[in-house]
Amino acid sequence: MPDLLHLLLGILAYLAALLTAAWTWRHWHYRSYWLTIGYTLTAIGVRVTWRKVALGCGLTKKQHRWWFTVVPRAVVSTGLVKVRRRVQRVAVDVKPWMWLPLPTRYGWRVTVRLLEGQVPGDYADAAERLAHSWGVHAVRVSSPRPGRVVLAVTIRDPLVRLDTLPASGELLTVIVGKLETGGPWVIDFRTVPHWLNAGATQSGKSNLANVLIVGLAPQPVALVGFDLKGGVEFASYGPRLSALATDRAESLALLDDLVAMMLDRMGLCRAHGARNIWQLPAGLRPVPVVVLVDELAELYLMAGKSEKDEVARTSTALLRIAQLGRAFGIYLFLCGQRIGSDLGPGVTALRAQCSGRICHRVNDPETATMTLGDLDPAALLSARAIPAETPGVAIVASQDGQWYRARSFYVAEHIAEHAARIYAHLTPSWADLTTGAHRGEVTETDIPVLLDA
Ligand SMILES: Nc1ncnc2c1ncn2[C@@H]1O[C@H](COP(=O)(O)OP(=O)(O)OP(=O)(O)O)[C@@H](O)[C@H]1O
Repeated sequence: MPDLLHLLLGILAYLAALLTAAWTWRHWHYRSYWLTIGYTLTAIGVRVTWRKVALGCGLTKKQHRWWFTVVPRAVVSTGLVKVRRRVQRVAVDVKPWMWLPLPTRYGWRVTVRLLEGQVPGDYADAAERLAHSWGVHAVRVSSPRPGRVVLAVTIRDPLVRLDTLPASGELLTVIVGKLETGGPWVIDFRTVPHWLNAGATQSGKSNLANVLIVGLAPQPVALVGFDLKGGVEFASYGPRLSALATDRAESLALLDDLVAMMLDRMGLCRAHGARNIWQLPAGLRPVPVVVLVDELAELYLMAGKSEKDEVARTSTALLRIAQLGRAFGIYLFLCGQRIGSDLGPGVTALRAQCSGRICHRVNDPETATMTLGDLDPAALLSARAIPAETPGVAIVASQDGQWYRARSFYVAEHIAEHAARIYAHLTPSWADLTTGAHRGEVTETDIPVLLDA
């Protein structure tokens, strides 16, 4: 008897030591723990419980199968089936075929073969139920090819804590944050020239503009600001801005200059048989211009009829830049709390030209719909579910046609101000820009070492 007691105590001590070692490993180096022990246990658990989970989430289908039994009243997945003959056709709940889950940085992903009559939307609808059944942060559904869906599972929200802003190293490209997949969130103006950045107050819009300023400041580009909050947001970045407008009248004059600059560049391209400034000989290529607009709605609001003409001119100029700017190196980044059609037809047309969409936390569903357009309804739900405690989190419509939850790196104002000061010598003067004196100063390999904020 004492031997048995010793044996039991020995086993218990051994198990306790194993659990402590696993716990320590998990806390010491989560990634290696996850890729070995964590993932293996999860993969086994997911495969073993898949029938139950699929049934609970409404992803199974009733199918008739021949069923063989030697036991009357045999139990099948649907419950008790009375079997009079040994082989009988019975209705069973068939689960979708699941491949082996593969580990990812923040969880795992698995491919599932759709059952007859199922569409990827059925899995998107069940995504929240799947997340709760598996006890994970989120399940995202994509369909890389017909008949298959990939369920990408994130165990914990990777956007709760972010590292620092890394350098992108490419012209007009800034890594502004992290996607929920763990990949970088990249704003590349040469691929997506114009962006809408919407969100309620304190949702992180200005922080994203700060990230862009820090990322673009060391690059051979001109930055232009429209700060309709009277300059409180962008005035301190003045050293790195080639021009700044802080009210409606200044904005109109600056927009007229930008349109004139665009027409000048158009003439230059035509004269050299180029379709855009990037096809011009290196010695003639003008400096790209990134236009940052804060509080876009202010440009469209009318206090009375007297402002109608001014608003119409502003709207036309912005729209022309949005329509033609890409080829001539003029890019827009438009921020606002609401970018809705209630501001007039000009805004609707402008919105249609902006293929880059960023929707921070919003107060009303219309703003999410207006910003993200007719993207997957799950994206709109996700935008409305962004909590106030995580400023900087946004839904991003990406270049690959997908949408992602993402979070910008936190860049305090003083860091952006510092970047604007130390790269002030790279600021082209507005007079030189409008007369074309800076031509030939941009080559793609000409980016100084980027600021590591
Ligand atoms: N990515 C982020 N990570 C952590 N904190 C952030 C992030 N983005 C913003 N914040 C915090 O949220 C606060 C509000 O951000 P921000 O000023 O960018 O919001 P906003 O949408 O521009 O608000 P407003 O419209 O009132 O100017 C910031 O002071 C900052 O502390």
